[in-house]
Amino acid sequence: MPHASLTRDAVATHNTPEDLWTIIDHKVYDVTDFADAHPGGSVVLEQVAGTDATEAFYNLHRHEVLQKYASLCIGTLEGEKSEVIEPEIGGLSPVPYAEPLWLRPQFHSPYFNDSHRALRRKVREFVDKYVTPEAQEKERDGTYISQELIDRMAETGILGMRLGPGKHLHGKNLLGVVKGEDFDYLHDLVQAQEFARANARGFQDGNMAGMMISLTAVLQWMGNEELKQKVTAEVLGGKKKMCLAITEAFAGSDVAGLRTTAEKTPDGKHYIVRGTKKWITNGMWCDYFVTGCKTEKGFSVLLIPRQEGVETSLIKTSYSTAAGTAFVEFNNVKVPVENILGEEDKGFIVIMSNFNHERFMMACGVNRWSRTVVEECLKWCNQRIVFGKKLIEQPAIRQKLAKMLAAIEASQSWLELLAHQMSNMTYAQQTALLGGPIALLKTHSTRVAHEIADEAVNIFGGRGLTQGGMGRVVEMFHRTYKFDAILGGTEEILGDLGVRQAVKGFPKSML
Ligand code: HEM
Repeated sequence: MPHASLTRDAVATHNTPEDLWTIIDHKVYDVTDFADAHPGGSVVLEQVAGTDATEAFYNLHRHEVLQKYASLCIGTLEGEKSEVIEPEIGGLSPVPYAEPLWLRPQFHSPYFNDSHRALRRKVREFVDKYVTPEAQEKERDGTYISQELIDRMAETGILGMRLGPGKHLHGKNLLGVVKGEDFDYLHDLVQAQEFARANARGFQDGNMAGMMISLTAVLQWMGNEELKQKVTAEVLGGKKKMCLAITEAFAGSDVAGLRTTAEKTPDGKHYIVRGTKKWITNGMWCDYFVTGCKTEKGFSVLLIPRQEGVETSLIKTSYSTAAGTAFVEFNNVKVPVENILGEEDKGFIVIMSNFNHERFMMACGVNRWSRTVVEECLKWCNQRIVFGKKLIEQPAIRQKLAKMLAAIEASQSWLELLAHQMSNMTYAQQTALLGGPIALLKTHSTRVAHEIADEAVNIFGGRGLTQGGMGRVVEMFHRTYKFDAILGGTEEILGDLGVRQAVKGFPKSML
């Protein structure tokens, strides 16, 4: 921390490689010993020795670099004050459009109330403090989520919140601000969007995404109440982990083409499961697999505990291995018949009923992440100086920003409107009426992400292709936004679903 009060004249005398001081944002940094280790080299630092390098610094670095290297700061300038805004834990961004409109103090919302605002604050504090630092580290080194973070999410009820509203939250006081009974789909949207702010797409899935899309099926469809309670307590308590195992090398979205079989033993007490699954998010470390299998007359879903005959191997994808994406083999795995979800041969409805929430969550995440990328672009354009002026002073750049801003505002508005519908419909109504609109929303959101990723890389130039430094958020977004366009149903499948559901609603007569 700064401890001396210095004058600009005094700083100017420290202007040699052996005695190298520089000024950034009214603070003085002694970079003599750091210069050789500086990733940008020692020459550039020597060029600014003894002078104010604020503009040059912010032209090339994120503010977080200064926070990381705070120990190099030896003093502040006499009578001067820092101008850079330090982000506050849990605080809102001051950048225009960086927050969805309902969070901007001057604006109003027909949907969100004080409890949504309170939850937003609490979840953001949690994410800023505990999730983002771990997410960034794990995204880089590819290792899996820590038990410590899982325990924290279990203790605070966050794990339960991630499944969406429901009885599993009743009787809980979520983060001390929302009663479990009052938790609705707008709260759900809030938690999903806040978690996406950790800006680590692989880790985002590594952070219990498998549980989010599989435990919901157990809660809704497991007939054996005792087993359901046991498994739910284990998973929401952070003791065991669960994932959804549907897709195969043979069939992705084409569930009818799956080849994993579950044959009943002659005594009718067990199924013997044989087959493979591919792209199973979190599969590497899961204790339970909610698995789609072919049964005698159709398709069934089984809860398979990890045991002898279950093998998992890592699949490397374009995001971090922190997601634990696995190839899974079931080699004659014996599963008790009570582990079935729903009825035998009628598993299609189990899988389908799970999809609305999964796709809604994905739309929440990708819209929030797209907005973060727009914020990165706004900050960069306002800070980066080329051809003697700020990027934002170039009309061509302003056109790009306009397109991005309009797209993300529209997409978020539609998302909030559908969250409002979900909060005001029974589960049966949601299934009947919202499958199509949610499918179209997800497809639209990932098309928006596609446009934003494309423009953002052009705005950031080489940095948009560089992992690390100023462009790292943009680079990751461009590399990984496709996960949202493929997982949970591809854009083509979902677009088709949206139209087919609309056609069903057509009156029989000619119009
Ligand atoms: C306390 C002072 C400074 C610290 C702690 C620092 C630290 C860093 C770090 C960590 C990077 C790696 C990229 C990143 O994480 O953003 C970097 C890159 C760089 N720095 Fe610095 N830096 C300082 C001052 C400066 C100044 C004053 C200049 C120029 C006058 C400069 C020029 C560069 C350049 C050219 C790069 C490479 C950037 C790129 O490839 O985009 N640095 N610096």
